[in-house]
Amino acid sequence: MPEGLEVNTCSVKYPGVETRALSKLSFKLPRGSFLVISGASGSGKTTLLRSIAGLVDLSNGKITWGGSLIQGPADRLVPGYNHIKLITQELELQEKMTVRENVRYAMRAFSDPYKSERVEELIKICRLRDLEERRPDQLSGGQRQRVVWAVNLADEPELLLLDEPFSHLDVMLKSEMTTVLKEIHRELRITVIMVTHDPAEALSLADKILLLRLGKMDMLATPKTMYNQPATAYGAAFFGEANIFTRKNLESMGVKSSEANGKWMVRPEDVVLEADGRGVEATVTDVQFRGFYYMIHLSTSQHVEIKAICNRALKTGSKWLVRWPVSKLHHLKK
Ligand SMILES: Nc1ncnc2c1ncn2[C@@H]1O[C@H](COP(=O)(O)OP(=O)(O)OP(=O)(O)O)[C@@H](O)[C@H]1O
Repeated sequence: MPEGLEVNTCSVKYPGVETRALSKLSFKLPRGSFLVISGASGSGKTTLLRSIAGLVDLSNGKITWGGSLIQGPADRLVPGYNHIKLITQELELQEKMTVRENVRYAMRAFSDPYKSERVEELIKICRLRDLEERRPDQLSGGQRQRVVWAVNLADEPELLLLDEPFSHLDVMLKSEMTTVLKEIHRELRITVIMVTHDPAEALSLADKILLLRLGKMDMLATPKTMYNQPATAYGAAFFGEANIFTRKNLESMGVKSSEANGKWMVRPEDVVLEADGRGVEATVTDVQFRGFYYMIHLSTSQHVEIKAICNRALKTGSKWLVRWPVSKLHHLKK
């Protein structure tokens, strides 16, 4: 198996900006992976994606794909690489051509029989059947995006880079496009790296998630590990609602931990509320309807705020005993 992506102590500093957009970032990614780069606004997601595409000059470090160095614009006459496709939010197509012609046009270097076979395959995978004879201006946003995917996949790139591909789509369309993208990844066995700040997208699509914070790696892990065992409070809060406790908070509730420093996390779905039995007493301060569940906000006598998920509304002001399984109290480094 040829080597995949290797990002080695990469830093990026934009001219005239004091802080580095990326700082000593290192990680490896095997071919065929689906990596999601996530993080708060300004954490360096797009800079990293563009660096991998060879569109940003690194101030330090190096990036290789399949063992070959990816050079930035300063070292190449025409920046970028044919086998690495970056799709941004600008969905450019040949406006005078039909959908089918757009996909065929992107394959002009290939032989005719293969071209026809590949066009059919892409039309099927990208769910463009029945739209083949339309021109781009006759398509909806989601349809247009699927054509852009097909066009970019036409000449068999090895690495597909997507920058916030679903940001302008509604919830239902996002869900459909998520399925299509998973299918593309599975069927074409291509390496995909996608940027999103949407935790639901990251968790549902990725094999691995790279969480960035201020240009540095917060954590690189599978979605399940990222959600259940985040490294930091930033990671814990990024991927879902979380109760984050300090040592003082835990002590006030009579909860012990072997760790001396850091913080602790319990997800609201792991918090158990009971009328009697064991647990620390807390009063309901707010009840938020969330569709198929209620988010219950409680406060202990020592003013520790706790969130719990409940399948029914509880009365504001009512008192409950709060506890969680020991295994669900997760220690955070910071
Ligand atoms: N062309 C540029 N010139 C100067 N600074 C830039 C440039 N592009 C990005 N930056 C800065 O680099 C940092 C990282 O930006 P980047 O766009 O990579 O973050 P991001 O995580 O993709 O953000 P967002 O989610 O808001 O798109 C930010 O502080 C940003 O202001």
